[in-house]
Amino acid sequence: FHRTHMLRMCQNGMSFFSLDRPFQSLLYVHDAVAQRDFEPALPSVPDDVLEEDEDSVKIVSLVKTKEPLGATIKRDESTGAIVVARIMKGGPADKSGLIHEGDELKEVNGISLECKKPKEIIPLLACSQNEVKFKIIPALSKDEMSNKKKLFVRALFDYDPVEDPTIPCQDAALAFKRGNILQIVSMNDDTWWQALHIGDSSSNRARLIPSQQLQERCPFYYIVHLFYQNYSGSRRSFRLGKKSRWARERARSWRWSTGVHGLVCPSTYTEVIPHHKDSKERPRLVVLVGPGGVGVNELKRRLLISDPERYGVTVPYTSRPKRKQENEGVEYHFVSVHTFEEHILNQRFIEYGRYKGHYYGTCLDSLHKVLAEGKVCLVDVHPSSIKHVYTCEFKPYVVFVKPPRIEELRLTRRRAKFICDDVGTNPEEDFEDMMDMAETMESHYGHLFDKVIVNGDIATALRELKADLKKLEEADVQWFPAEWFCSSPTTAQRSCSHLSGWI
Ligand SMILES: Nc1ncnc2c1ncn2[C@@H]1O[C@H](COP(=O)(O)OP(=O)(O)OP(=O)(O)O)[C@@H](O)[C@H]1O
Repeated sequence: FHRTHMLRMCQNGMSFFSLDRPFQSLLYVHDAVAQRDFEPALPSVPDDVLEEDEDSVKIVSLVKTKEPLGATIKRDESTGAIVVARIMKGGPADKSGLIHEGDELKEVNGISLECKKPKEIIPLLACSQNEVKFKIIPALSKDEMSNKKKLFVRALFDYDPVEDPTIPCQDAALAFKRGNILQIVSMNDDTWWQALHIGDSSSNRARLIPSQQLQERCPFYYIVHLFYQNYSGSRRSFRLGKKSRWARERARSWRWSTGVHGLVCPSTYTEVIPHHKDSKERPRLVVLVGPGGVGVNELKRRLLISDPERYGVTVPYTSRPKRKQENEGVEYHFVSVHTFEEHILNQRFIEYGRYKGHYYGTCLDSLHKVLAEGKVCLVDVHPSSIKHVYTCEFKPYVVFVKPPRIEELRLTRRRAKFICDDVGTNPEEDFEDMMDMAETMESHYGHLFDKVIVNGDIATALRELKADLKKLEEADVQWFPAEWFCSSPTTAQRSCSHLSGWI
């Protein structure tokens, strides 16, 4: 029965009962209930009550009755904060649903609880009338507690929600680029995680990103494309560059050792942890990788010439006899076959091979020597060899040198002197090989690359590389793969199974 309805009926003479006192009382009660007049009026929250960190502060007003609030408080031993120890079931605090165990009490009725003992707080509550106003920092939920560990990841792919038809809400999604650092704040949903973009001060709100599981559901065409690309019969080998035969050997052995299994598991995210630079720390090892002939050696050479005080390169080891004009430790370290093989057995080589019956290789000792001089050590290896230096000791910064689009490759390499072992080679085939190999390297080892430099115009590529390395040297905080700090230091196997350990 609505009051106006009843009044209208009365006014129309359709009186079921006279407007005597009980009926008036009924209407009065109805009005009071409808307007929630029975609750004491709570004053609005003053503007100055919120601090800068307003996200984490909550103002709670509870109606004070004769009944206790039904909560116990205690002083946290480690922080000194006053926290809610218990909420008694069925009590006013419990019924309100606004105060929870673990909440930190900052103020009671505008009085700061800093340095106060629990027994000093009880009288504050006792003397409040009608309402008690708390300023609290809510306790973290179980989910938030797990985020306390702060899980950071480096994105290993570009993501643009505009191009993703599966995203449940485009406005709530986070666009990111490969290499961006994200803090995962919720993994509750199997398909969409919530993350913050570290370093993007414009937004401190969590947004949706595809979960690892979702991202791994690689579209079928992608798998088929990669499968055929790798199993379409014998691929041509490299013919560009001075080390064409060596490169060819490397490429061949690598091509058949990888197999298709890695392809069905695209790179998603890799766990990283922040590392604050220590002034006494040795510079990071800079590893340059790329398909044969792309210009890895050219960039390394130019970088070295540009600042020989800052950069250093390793001297390779060889079992080849020293030539007249050569000096020990300059062109090579000349060692016997026996010594070389001993080093192999002791896993002292990052990479080694045989060429014209002689061993050649890059020894860990050479890296240590350059780093001990306080120089940035530049090495170029096949990406499959990165694992030998993928440790906290070397903290490698891996730069992938990528060929530009084929048209630009033709244009820029027209005048380049490719010294080829094979007679009558077709540069066009070499370019195609280079492009193919770059794509395959990226799909297999892209998760290890910190930086991708497209080597179109050599001067531009060098400038970009120098600027990037300078930025790296100056950064106070760097993001290192979590696996460097795990017990097994040489595990560069960033397979899906590795990620499933923590995700
Ligand atoms: N951006 C560029 N523009 C034109 N020529 C280039 C460029 N980059 C490299 N070159 C030339 O291409 C040739 C191959 O380069 P480089 O020797 O550095 O290749 P690489 O990646 O080290 O391969 P490899 O290990 O097979 O030698 C060289 O003659 C080099 O001068």
